[in-house]
Amino acid sequence: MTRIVIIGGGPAGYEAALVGAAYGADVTLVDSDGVGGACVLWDCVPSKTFIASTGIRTEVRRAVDLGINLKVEGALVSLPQIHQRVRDLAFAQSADIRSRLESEGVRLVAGHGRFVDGGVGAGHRVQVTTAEGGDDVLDADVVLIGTGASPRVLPDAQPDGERILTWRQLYDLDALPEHLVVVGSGVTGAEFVHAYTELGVQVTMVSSRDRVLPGEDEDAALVLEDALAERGVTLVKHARADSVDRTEDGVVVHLADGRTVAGSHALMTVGSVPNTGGLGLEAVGLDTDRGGYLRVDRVSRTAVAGIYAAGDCTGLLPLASVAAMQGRIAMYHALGEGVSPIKLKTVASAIFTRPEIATVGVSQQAIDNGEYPARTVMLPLSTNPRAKMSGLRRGFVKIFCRPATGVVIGGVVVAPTASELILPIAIAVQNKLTVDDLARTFSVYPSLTGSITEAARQLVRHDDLD
Ligand SMILES: Cc1cc2nc3c(=O)[nH]c(=O)nc-3n(C[C@H](O)[C@H](O)[C@H](O)COP(=O)(O)OP(=O)(O)OC[C@H]3O[C@@H](n4cnc5c(N)ncnc54)[C@H](O)[C@@H]3O)c2cc1C
Ligand SMILES: NC(=O)c1ccc[n+]([C@@H]2O[C@H](COP(=O)([O-])OP(=O)(O)OC[C@H]3O[C@@H](n4cnc5c(N)ncnc54)[C@H](O)[C@@H]3O)[C@@H](O)[C@H]2O)c1
Repeated sequence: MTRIVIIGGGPAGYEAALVGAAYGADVTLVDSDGVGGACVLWDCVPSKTFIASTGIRTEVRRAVDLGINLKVEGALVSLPQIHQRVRDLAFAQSADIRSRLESEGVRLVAGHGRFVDGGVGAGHRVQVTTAEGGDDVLDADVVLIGTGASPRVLPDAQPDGERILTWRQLYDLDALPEHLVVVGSGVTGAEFVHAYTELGVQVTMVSSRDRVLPGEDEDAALVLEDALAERGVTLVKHARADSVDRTEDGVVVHLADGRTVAGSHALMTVGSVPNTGGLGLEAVGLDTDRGGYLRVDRVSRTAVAGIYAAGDCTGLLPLASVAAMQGRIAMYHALGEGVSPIKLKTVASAIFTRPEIATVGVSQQAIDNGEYPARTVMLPLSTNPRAKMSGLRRGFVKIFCRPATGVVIGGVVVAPTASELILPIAIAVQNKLTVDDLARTFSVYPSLTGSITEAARQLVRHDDLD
């Protein structure tokens, strides 16, 4: 029986463990902080749960426009209750994953894993140190590293859990900040700017670039920027934070160009660093790259035989869905099952702001740069009957297809439920469907998905003119 040791219990680790167990391997999962990983306990699940609460205020804010006399000022925020809900849900999900793993026969070990010398033959040895200081050594034929990443800390902006915060410390606040300065305008920053604004907090966003979400679809980012500006968010552009100081009753963010931004609290969302230190990689001759990431191929192999890596510690694409897929692929490969290498061009992802921004496949930027020949269409939701009925003023659907064949290669949806609406485009991209296939699919009338089939029809009509 193949002995598999997995270090890290996030989506990469626990999904891999389930595959390993399903294929009859002897699987041990080692995790230092809790099954489900940072994804479930600190990052993805808590932030989305928090945003679910703030979304209620979003709906109330829109009620008056739809003839319901609810005032957002009357929708008071019970922060301790929101935070407790976040914690309860995260722990409950962690417990669900734990019992699923146990019922599938995975052995769970709580502790910190690291490689030590002395694997037998082609095998490896992992030493586990428990919180109490006990040690155990596990022999393995295959090891998967899925240790994730942690918030990046600027040397002169040390989080104190009170005023200078990482996103993992937010749920310990007793009261809402009066004025939150969010440093970093990536996905994490944008989601929290959105959430706190919806809770009625004054928010200033410090962006090192000329816009929010520099890595995302520009049209989508501009829609979000407009929506945030309307809700009173101040965006400080071309602003790189050097340091953050505590003052008597708040914080001051010092920018590299000499400007300062004052607030009551600072939330640092300046990226993450991989958890690859302290793993004993030298014992197995494994190196990391300059950023500390483990380099893997498309079936999650590292440079050392029998050692695989998956998820945020590889820096491939830091998403829970990608981590899980990398983990599963690693196990299929290690156990000699048929496996398809990971394809990042079909990954769907969403940013949980209001409106949400969801993307899949090839980006508009890659098309504009000439990397992919494509025909594109962008259809504003303002023409969609369902959007009008719901009082939606913003949003659009974009579809990109191959010029000659009409095969769908990407798309973007900006809408309140874009994370759900992206699926038909993702199915088209994954299965190489054409715009004609999409156009001939019945969508419900009236529905926002009607804009997806309509956008496809516009590309088909263009086909006739070629
Ligand atoms: C604020 C935020 C929101 C996000 N929202 C989303 C989202 O909506 N959708 C999405 O797809 N992605 C989201 N992500 C990204 C997602 O959380 C990560 O891609 C995902 O957590 C990666 O999973 P992982 O298994 O690689 O690692 P993790 O989830 O980080 O789990 C790794 C685990 O390994 C443990 N560990 C580390 N070192 C050791 C060791 N030596 N021994 C034992 N255990 C160890 C860690 O403590 C942790 O428990 C978000 C990220 C952030 C920061
Ligand atoms: N909804 C989701 O799926 C979701 C949510 C959050 C994060 N994530 C994943 O996590 C990844 C990382 O996102 P992130 O936003 O945490 O990190 P990021 O690295 O994408 O963004 C950090 C931003 O901070 C800026 N920055 C860095 N140093 C700075 C400084 N000193 N001053 C001002 N700005 C500075 C960077 O230029 C960058 O724009 C995402 O790409 C995504 O894959 C996903």
